[in-house]
Amino acid sequence: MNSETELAPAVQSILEAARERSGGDGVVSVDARSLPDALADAEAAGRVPVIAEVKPTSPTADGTRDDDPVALAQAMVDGGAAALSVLTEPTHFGGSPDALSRIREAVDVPVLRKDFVLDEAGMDIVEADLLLLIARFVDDLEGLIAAARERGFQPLVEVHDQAELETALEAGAEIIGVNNRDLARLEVDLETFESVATEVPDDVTLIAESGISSPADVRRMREAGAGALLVGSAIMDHGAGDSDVTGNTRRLVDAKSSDHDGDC
Ligand SMILES: O=C(O)c1ccccc1NCC(=O)[C@H](O)[C@H](O)COP(=O)(O)O
Repeated sequence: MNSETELAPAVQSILEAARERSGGDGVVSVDARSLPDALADAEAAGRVPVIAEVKPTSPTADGTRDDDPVALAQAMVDGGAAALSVLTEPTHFGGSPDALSRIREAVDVPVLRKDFVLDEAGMDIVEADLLLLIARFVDDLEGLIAAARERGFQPLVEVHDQAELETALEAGAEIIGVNNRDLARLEVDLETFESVATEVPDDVTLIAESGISSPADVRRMREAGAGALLVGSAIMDHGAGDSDVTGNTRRLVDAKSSDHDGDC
């Protein structure tokens, strides 16, 4: 792991909380729904593959959404989401493993567990189709990818720059997310994806993460090579508790055509 002094205080606090949480009781075994298949199905149906994120709050959110997470997830699927991402981190994101379990039972799309998993024990908390591993935060990425696959998870390895991308590829990652949010200042810059994506081999499932808020952003990330977009804040709309999650999702899913934009 790189020096933690380069991380925003909120991220240092997230990591401390992750280290203090204990692992599960046994070893999880999952029969996972395929993310590549779900993304291909969305493409075939003319939808932009969007992974919509159930994220009650976050260190950069304007507020908290207290709605039932299952209702939010169903609203995202109704809006055309190809897959879901569910924050299970409780302290900084308002998530829970229980919410993920209930969501996964209620929908039939693949569900990513978005959390700060640092070791094998941290994997055995809850079943999910995909498990996030953040390249910067783990010491033995190759070992953790293998451990995740042994449990049936599809590991999604998150990177932020070329060096982390190289680490992910050497470790055998097949699904890679490039996070546009830098973990030092928590600022988003879509150029991050554009610069890292150029070095990603074609056989990798490539996901653009964070800071995607408009149909124009969707098209920009797709033109830069994104096979899917992972979107939280723009769909959850934390500032407006009763906002239309289905409509927010559909607006991005339909972004192939500029007819729906209003903001190109
Ligand atoms: O979202 C945050 O504020 C945040 C802060 C510190 C570490 C991680 C954080 N987010 C995790 C994520 O990866 C995002 O939730 C995800 O990529 C969606 O991003 P967005 O569409 O910008 O909400």
